[in-house]
Amino acid sequence: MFQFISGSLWRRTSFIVKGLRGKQSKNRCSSGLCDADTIFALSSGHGRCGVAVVRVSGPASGLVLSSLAGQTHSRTAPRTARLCNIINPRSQELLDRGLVLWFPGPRSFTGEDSVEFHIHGGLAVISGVLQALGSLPGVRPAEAGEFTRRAFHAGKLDLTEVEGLGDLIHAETEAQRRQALRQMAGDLGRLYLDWSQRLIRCLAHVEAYIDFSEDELIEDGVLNQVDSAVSKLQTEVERHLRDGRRGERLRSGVQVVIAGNTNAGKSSLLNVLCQRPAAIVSPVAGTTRDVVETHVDISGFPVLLSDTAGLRDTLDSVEREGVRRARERVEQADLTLAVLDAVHLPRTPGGVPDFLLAHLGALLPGGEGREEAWRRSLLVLNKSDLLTAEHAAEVQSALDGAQGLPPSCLLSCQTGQGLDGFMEALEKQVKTLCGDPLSGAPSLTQARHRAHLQQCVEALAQYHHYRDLDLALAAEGVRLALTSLGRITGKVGAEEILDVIFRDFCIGK
Ligand SMILES: Nc1nc2c(ncn2[C@@H]2O[C@H](COP(=O)(O)OP(=O)(O)OP(=O)(O)O)[C@@H](O)[C@H]2O)c(=O)[nH]1
Ligand SMILES: [K+]
Ligand SMILES: [Mg+2]
Repeated sequence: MFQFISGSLWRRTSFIVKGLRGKQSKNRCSSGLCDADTIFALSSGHGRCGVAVVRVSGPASGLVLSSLAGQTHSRTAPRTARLCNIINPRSQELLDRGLVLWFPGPRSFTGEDSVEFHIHGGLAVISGVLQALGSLPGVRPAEAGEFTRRAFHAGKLDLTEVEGLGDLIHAETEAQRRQALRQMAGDLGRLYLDWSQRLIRCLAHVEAYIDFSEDELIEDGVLNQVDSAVSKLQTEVERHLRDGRRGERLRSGVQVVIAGNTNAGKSSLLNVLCQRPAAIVSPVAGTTRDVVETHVDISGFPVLLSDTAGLRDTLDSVEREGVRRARERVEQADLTLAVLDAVHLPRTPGGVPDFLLAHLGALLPGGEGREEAWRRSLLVLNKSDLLTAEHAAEVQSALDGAQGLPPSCLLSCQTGQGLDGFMEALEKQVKTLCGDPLSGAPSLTQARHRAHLQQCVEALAQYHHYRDLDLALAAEGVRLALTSLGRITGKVGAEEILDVIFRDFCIGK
């Protein structure tokens, strides 16, 4: 019976595998570069520096080691720094004295034989070593990202880890670094891999059912198990997608927009937050017209802060365009800082909440996104220094007791009064928008992930749709879902389907 099943399964599953393998090999050739070349590059930053690192990877790395450092690779201790004379192999001229490390494959970053030179960072030293490397046969300068591409092809990193590495290099804030490090360590890849493995099992079971249910070689409950496994996975992917774009936002920065009436002190607030005179401040209403953008780090989270034109009706066509842009920014913002001049607040404390509600209603978008926009806003009542102490206290207690208002801060950009409380409220909002990169399930960080995951969910819906109509089309849905997940990690597991089929159906039965 084993013979019969395995022969027949092979016929059917070889089709599954072919489809998947085709995609994989296309990925491999897309680079158009030859892995037989040995590549080199300056891996540390460009320009004069204390120490520069030159990396070499590929089959001629052993030749590089002997030609430039006079070391025989078979007699060189792997992964150990050694001080050597570095010479030009053509002229035998001494180029530098530096550290040389030998990383025999497969235990190297790229999986290939590799060498690292840690040399003095003078421009002439660097160019001397690079020229010497380029003069060796089969050795050429690396293309952008080629070391990482080789690591990917060697199976050292999946695509999410490659992206994590890229993000780590570009991380500018603490939270970005944490998220990138976690992704580079494979947390996100493992989550998708787990989902893929569950889908492979589902697919194997459906395929086996299609082939053998007529011969009654498969128990009836198999499809019901697949149904619930697919539904469970669908729920998990959907939940992962509904993360409020936290991971993507942390990666690219939270869009915070400062908006409000003219002369409320919006540009003053921008300057306080970025601690430099980035925007022009003046008593002239309508000073800011274009959107002024600046990057700030709010307790480890990246924020793109935009100052906008004051909102008012005007006949000036340039200012009108500024107002239009301001409104557009507010529509797209992750968070709006709604600034107003506290001097304009009503003198009766009871009227303050209604006044603020009306003010926000005019500023924030209405319609469907209204509730979300209100949740993502912070009221800033500026120029508290111009209120009497008594009035300020009345306003504050009106704010404390108000219902249905977003967090509201009474402050003065001029004296700094109330700024600490405002910073706390701002940090809290930004943290909520980005999430904690270290806790809970890892966040998807790229629009690419989102697109593939959405395709995955749609494909799983196809399974349910065709389940009772045409099982072959239902299976195709699972296959498509698997391919979508495989596109995220760059791996479309094919051999594994066979493994599962033989493990679950043949050997045990
Ligand atoms: N007393 C006092 N004056 C302030 C404060 N903040 C800003 N101002 C003044 O208010 C005026 C307007 O400030 P801006 O920052 O230019 O206001 P804006 O909202 O950017 O104005 P527009 O760009 O014209 O819409 C300037 O004269 C500032 O010095 C504050 O906290 N207290
Ligand atoms: K102004
Ligand atoms: Mg301004």
